[in-house]
Amino acid sequence: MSEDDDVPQLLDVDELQDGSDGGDAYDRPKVPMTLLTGYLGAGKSTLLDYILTADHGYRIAVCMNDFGDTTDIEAKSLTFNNPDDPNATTDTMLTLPNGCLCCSFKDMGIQAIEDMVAAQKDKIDWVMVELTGLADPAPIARGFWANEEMGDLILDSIVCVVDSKNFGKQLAEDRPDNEPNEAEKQVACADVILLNKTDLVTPATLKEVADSVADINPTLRVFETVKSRMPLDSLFNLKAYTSGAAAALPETESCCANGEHDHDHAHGHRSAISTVSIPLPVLSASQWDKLNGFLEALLWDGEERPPGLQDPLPDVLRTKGYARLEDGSERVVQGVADMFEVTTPRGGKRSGDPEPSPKMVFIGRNVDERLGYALRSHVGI
Ligand SMILES: Nc1nc2c(ncn2[C@@H]2O[C@H](COP(=O)(O)OP(=O)(O)OP(=O)(O)O)[C@@H](O)[C@H]2O)c(=O)[nH]1
Repeated sequence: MSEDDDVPQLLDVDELQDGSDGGDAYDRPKVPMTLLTGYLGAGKSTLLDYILTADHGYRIAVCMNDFGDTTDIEAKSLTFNNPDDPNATTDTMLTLPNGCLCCSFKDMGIQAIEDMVAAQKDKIDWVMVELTGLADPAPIARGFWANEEMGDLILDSIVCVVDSKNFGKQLAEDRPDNEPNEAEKQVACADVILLNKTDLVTPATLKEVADSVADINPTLRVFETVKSRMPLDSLFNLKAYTSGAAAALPETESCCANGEHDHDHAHGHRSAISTVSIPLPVLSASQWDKLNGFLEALLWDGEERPPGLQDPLPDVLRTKGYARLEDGSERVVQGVADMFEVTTPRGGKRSGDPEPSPKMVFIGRNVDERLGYALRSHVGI
């Protein structure tokens, strides 16, 4: 971890909102980006193949990537033919008939993607970044997010493709000290899940997989797919990291942590990751301040211990929240790992989304009912 990583960051973007006017599309001059994650062979390239050839009206730049600790995985490229030169490889930008761009750069880092977007901005409506099968999306999302105010990109959502046939096995891969494995981390961080390869499993197995996924992350939008075919309009403008995200919070008001239920789904595996959903009453200004202080102590990796919590301390991978204040204003909290941001929605929810009820949702390791007690008692609710 570098020194820079030690500096906790609170992005106060109250005044830097998505500018949504209640419609679904972004209207600020940033290029929205989707991170595509999923275990080896789940169907990520199959989804990109579909996106790059479908008729959706977006000029999408697809970036193949190789972040971090996956050097043992061969970089691969999409197999699209350049209409002008069928023998050309996709090592550089390739323009496809439907206006999409394919840039298959090996080892393309965050900065390289930013640079590519800056240079091609007038040609791109959307960026899709495919992460390698063993990548943990959280630090990557965090990297983009931290850069968001300066760069040309805005993170829209993380989409995870799950191989329904092999998910049970992937979940069961143990890591030392009950650490979450890659499959769990990918599901925990995602906003949308494709339960793919449903043609290869029985309805009973599919139900087991769906239950396991919901145990790890109940905040997901789930699609059951064959060959990663999903309604593409459900892939864009999700605003999972901006104010429109509040409606995606689960409506369950109870704690749903491993400590309370038997979570031994998907071939007997007990997930290292769990979720708590803590309902919030309407908060006074001082209660809201206390909630903020609690989040800082909980999420930032500093000296301060989260009030009221003993070891093992929660290791939160994802935070989502929606609060209403006595003055009638609202707040949306979004967090990935140790970074969180608070936004003030201005009526920008997706059309058709339900009205969210105020709550805080935490997803991570050692996340259980203790967190609910500690938060409630610190905030005084
Ligand atoms: N039967 C079946 N096969 C599928 C489905 N989706 C994808 N596949 C096949 O599964 C294999 C892996 O799919 P990819 O799209 O390459 O998977 P990936 O996630 O990009 O794989 P990595 O890049 O290696 O992590 C390919 O042979 C696909 O044709 C599906 O729904 N059903």
